[in-house]
Amino acid sequence: MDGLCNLLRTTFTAASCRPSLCPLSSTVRSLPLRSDNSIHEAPVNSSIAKGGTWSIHKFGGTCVGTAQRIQNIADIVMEDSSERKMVVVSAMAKVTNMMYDLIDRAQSRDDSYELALDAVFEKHKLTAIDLLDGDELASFLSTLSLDINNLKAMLRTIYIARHATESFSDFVVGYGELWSTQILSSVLRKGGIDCNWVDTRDILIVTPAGSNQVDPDYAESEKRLKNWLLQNPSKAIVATGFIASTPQNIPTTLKKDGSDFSAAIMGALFRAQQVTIWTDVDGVYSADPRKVSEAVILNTLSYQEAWEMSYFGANVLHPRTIIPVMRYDIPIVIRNVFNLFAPGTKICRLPVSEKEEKQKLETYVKGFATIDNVALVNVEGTGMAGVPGTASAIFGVVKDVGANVIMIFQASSEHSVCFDVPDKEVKAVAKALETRFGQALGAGRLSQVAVIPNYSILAAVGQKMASTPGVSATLFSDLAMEVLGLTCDVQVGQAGIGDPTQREAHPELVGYGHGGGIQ
Ligand SMILES: Nc1ncnc2c1ncn2[C@@H]1O[C@H](COP(=O)(O)OP(=O)(O)O)[C@@H](O)[C@H]1O
Ligand SMILES: N[C@@H](CC(=O)OP(=O)(O)O)C(=O)O
Repeated sequence: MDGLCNLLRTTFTAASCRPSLCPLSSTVRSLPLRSDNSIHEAPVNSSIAKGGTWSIHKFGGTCVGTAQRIQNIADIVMEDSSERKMVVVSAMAKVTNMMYDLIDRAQSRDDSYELALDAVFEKHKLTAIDLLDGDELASFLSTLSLDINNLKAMLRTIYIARHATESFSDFVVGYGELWSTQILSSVLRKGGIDCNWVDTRDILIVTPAGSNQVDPDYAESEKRLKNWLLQNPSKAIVATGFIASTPQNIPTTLKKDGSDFSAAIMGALFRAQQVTIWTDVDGVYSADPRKVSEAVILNTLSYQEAWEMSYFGANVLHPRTIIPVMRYDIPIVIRNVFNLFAPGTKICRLPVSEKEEKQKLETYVKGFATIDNVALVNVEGTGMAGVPGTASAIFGVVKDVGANVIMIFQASSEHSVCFDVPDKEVKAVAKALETRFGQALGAGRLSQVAVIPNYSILAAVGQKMASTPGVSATLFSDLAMEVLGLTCDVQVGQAGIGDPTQREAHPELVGYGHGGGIQ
């Protein structure tokens, strides 16, 4: 037990890559919200004033959930002393889900979609009335009314057709970001900030990449950004998160929770000095703070560690956020919009001081993350060994079903291939595998396609874990001493160990890793 506690605790006290951010005092609001200048100025190769002059701020739905919260973030933006800034904003909390729900209701011919649309209208109208007055209010309310009327017509069409295409749905849900950003930019203008508003569908071009993903077209987006800036010279821009266009100028989205990704892409396009992701917690915790009360804030994370944490369920950061900024070494800082004293978590290339830190085992586990509602599929049989194409056939079937494979393990004997898929997809996967391998199962070359539903993945994350002997031994000996029913399918990656674990056990497991033990 002690070993595991130490693995975590010593890491958490390291402060080698702390962001040089000053907290804003609640009484003295004039202390600068400086971004970190220590990162290099990236090469400037276009007419956009790039490099250290731009800071990107991203505010999630939680930060713009009410009128008071929008005022709060307007204050934060006004206090930021960066020379140039882009503020990327998500829809007000719950609005994206409300919009998807409108579509679902209309598709299923549920007349209540009209009342649900009224609720969306009221929410934004009341928020604007709380924050704005005069021409700004009149202008927003007139835009909102027009949009709602258009939405009524669109939803009626969906109702009649009983179907909405993906791009039509993307167009509908994107209104949430249009409204939140228009309200914020009006509040900023009211506060004396000369800011421009941009619908990022005019700038950000992405190509569908299958599996609910899109790939940014950086060259085209940069060209469009440059043109937009020429027509709208700006030092402060409020930009919609989440939404974008295809190369054919069809509205699309960066998919659920994609605003972090929007901010990171903008960071790369501007070669910004920093991307600050504002949310409702003090930074990245060593585990989900809603599940583990002992979780502690991580001062720093490498890009790889942050990616692993987010991939394995730490939804404070969208997994794709890391890639655009990593290209230019742009740091991401996660900060709490409700606690400006907290310096947050800085995500950057592993800092030199940490590299030079004593090579102690104890420093190698940064945190734990979990993915719930996972099923294990085990395809087993002596006839698999030495047969080329078995793995390809298995995963071809999974692909055809459209299921997402979260982790893969293969016994060194080639006797079994085991993988995780989301619980809700496992029935279809198992059925398709049994059909595809019916002959092999009948002949005994495959002994079974076994499914173990209702599991969670517990991932231990740390940059140097994979290359350090003894980390998994320590983890598993400590866990095994305390926890019953641990399924030891382990995958050691570049920065993490993933372990599918009985679902009921995982909160205790994660807590145990933090010295909580089993109560
Ligand atoms: N390891 C973690 N560190 C910090 N927060 C986490 C972690 N795992 C899960 N979370 C949850 O992520 C939430 C923030 O993400 P999200 O709700 O998407 O915010 P936003 O609306 O600001 O984008 C936090 O409130 C926290 O409960
Ligand atoms: N509003 C979108 C995009 C997003 O990223 O939102 P948030 O920052 O609140 O997670 C969504 O809910 O998916």
